[in-house]
Amino acid sequence: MNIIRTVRSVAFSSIPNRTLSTTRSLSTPSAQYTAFEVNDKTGIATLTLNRPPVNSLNLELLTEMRNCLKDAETNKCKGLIITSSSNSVFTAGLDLLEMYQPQDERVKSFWTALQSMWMELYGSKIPTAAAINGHAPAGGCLIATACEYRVMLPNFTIGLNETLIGIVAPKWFVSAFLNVVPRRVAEQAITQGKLFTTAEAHNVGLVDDVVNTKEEAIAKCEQFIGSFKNVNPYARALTKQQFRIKELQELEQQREKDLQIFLGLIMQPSVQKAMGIYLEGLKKKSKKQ
Ligand SMILES: CCCCCCCCCC/C=C/CC(=O)SCCNC(=O)CCNC(=O)[C@H](O)C(C)(C)COP(=O)(O)OP(=O)(O)OC[C@H]1O[C@@H](n2cnc3c(N)ncnc32)[C@H](O)[C@@H]1OP(=O)(O)O
Repeated sequence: MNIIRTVRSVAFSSIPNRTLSTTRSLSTPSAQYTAFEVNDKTGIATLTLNRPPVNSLNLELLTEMRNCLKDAETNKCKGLIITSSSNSVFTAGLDLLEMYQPQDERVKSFWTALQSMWMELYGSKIPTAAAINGHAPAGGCLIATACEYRVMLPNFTIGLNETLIGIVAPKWFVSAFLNVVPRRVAEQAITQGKLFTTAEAHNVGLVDDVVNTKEEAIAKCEQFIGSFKNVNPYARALTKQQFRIKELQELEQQREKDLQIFLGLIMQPSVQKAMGIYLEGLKKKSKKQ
């Protein structure tokens, strides 16, 4: 892959207890919806989702996320932090326009890219952390739970709300959720399509920490990644794999079947109708604001 390396100085003087540092921006020429930077001092990479207005995950954004993750691993970064350039939305989840009245080849590529992105993030060798600085419904929650650590800002929401849109969270969406939330809480919440407030999410273990600012969230993620500094990275990666291999193998072996189930479900007229109504509701709400 053709990686452009630029060196960009970032003054951290406004952040207490931090020495001046630099970040390298590694970005592919086609990167449109993401910013990817590596802190030269800590070796930690930050992937910032930047697809206004709500970072909804379309095929291009998913592809860029995969490229960033690959860059972080190839460049032997100490860890990866995922965050958002928005002040109110981490990501609104999958781009509903990819699934509403979709084109055959595009929607297949879209779902396949989502599967790949999830497997690569969930199974990543390097430590991963989510600085959730906004709402994280559905696919947003999927990304957060694929990471090893989550810190969230107050008064936002997170959860798997698919049933409210008339769609079903696939088993692999649920499996990562079950890593962090007790089974009974998960079953009730996901069948209800519940979105947890930050405080509720913290209470049930869906997020590990709550802080007030994005800077504090990034610092918490850095702290989490830094906690592995005395751990052999190879031993760490293999140990992580032992915890996650079952879900990864399950999806890998069922990829084609999972795609066909997805297509079968979203192409049902009743599902298309429910999605259309949901989208219309979002647009009406957006116009009122
Ligand atoms: C048996 C097993 C079967 C398995 C089968 C598989 C089935 C499929 C599974 C797929 C799973 C889906 C997971 C998903 O991620 S679906 C997406 C779910 N996301 C949501 O429900 C969130 C919807 N959005 C919101 O609630 C809000 O936008 C927000 C995130 C809280 C932000 O609020 P806001 O006030 O800041 O912004 P808002 O005015 O609402 O929106 C601005 C514009 O963005 C559009 N928009 C919002 N979300 C999406 C989206 N997810 N996709 C596309 N577009 C979105 C919104 O319509 C506004 O547009 P416009 O400005 O009016 O044009």
